[in-house]
Amino acid sequence: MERLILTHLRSVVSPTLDPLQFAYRPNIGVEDAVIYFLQRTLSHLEPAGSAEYSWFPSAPLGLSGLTRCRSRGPGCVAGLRVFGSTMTSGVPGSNFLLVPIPEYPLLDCVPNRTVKLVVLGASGVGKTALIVRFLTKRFIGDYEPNTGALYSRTLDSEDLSLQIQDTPCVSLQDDEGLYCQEQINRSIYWADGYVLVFSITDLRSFHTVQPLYQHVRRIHPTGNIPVILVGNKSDLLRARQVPSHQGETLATTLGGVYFEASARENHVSVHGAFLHLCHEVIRSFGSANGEKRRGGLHLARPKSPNMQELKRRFRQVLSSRSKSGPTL
Ligand SMILES: Nc1nc2c(ncn2[C@@H]2O[C@H](COP(=O)(O)OP(=O)(O)OP(=O)(O)O)[C@@H](O)[C@H]2O)c(=O)[nH]1
Repeated sequence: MERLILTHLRSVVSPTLDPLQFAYRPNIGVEDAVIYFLQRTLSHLEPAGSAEYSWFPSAPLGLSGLTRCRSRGPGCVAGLRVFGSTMTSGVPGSNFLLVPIPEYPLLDCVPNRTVKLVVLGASGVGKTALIVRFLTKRFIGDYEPNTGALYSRTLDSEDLSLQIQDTPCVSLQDDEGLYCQEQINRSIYWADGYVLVFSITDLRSFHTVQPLYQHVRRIHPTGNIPVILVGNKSDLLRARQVPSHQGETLATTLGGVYFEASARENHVSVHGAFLHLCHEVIRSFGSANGEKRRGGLHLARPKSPNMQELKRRFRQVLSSRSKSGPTL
């Protein structure tokens, strides 16, 4: 067991780190690393074909998540939907794009009219306030630091079904660059469009935007990324640290449009920003090809890997092994 676990940990951590320090590597959470080696170990123990797995694409990130999938169907190989290559023995090699199999019937979604947005930015810039303002037209002063709520709405006027993922904050760390929880990476992969938020009163939050966009780019290395840049808290003009023209210049660099908004005071600007991004996403559905969101393929929001289920399978396989004799 130790040999198996260490072998797999070594492949996960940087060579300069002790394998048991994998948790300190940016973008790889403890849970991901543990799930990874448990799954790999299980793949040695369980009889071939007895389990089905679904990978979130791991190429840009090292690894992003692994979950058991429920159904087989066209396009699935051992429960995996595989694009661009084949796989052997359930072990992914290089150049794969493996995506989670939808956990709800495709018919539930109207092709190309379901838009999934993720709102990203530094701490306290007003991500939650903007979403709540957009969806309810209200501003509520007190928000808990959020852990990532998903909001769903239909926009009848636009004939759209909308999902908006709020996210925990990202932060710039002096020596290690951007710190971004694994949960955020999954949301970035899942989304069709990106709302990058900073506060006009917080220069550091502005400096987070460019690395954040590069991070999104690493997860979606090809194709058009529908994005808007929102400079929030425009009601606090006296505390302004980021001039409008800098926001505009940065948005142009990212290939998006800049909106200055106040979740506190103005519904119209917030509404206009979100609606613009929805239209960009719909446009991208029509123009792009080959990527995950193209051609009406709908991805389920990635679920957290189920540790209980893994433990259950582990106990099951170990007890059947001990009954049948051979040990590791
Ligand atoms: N003056 C002003 N305050 C705002 C505005 N938007 C949000 N706030 C306040 O800023 C604080 C943070 O807002 P949140 O919406 O929680 O910010 P967040 O980005 O979701 O924060 P995290 O959950 O920490 O990532 C709250 O006290 C809000 O009331 C705005 O447009 N103007």
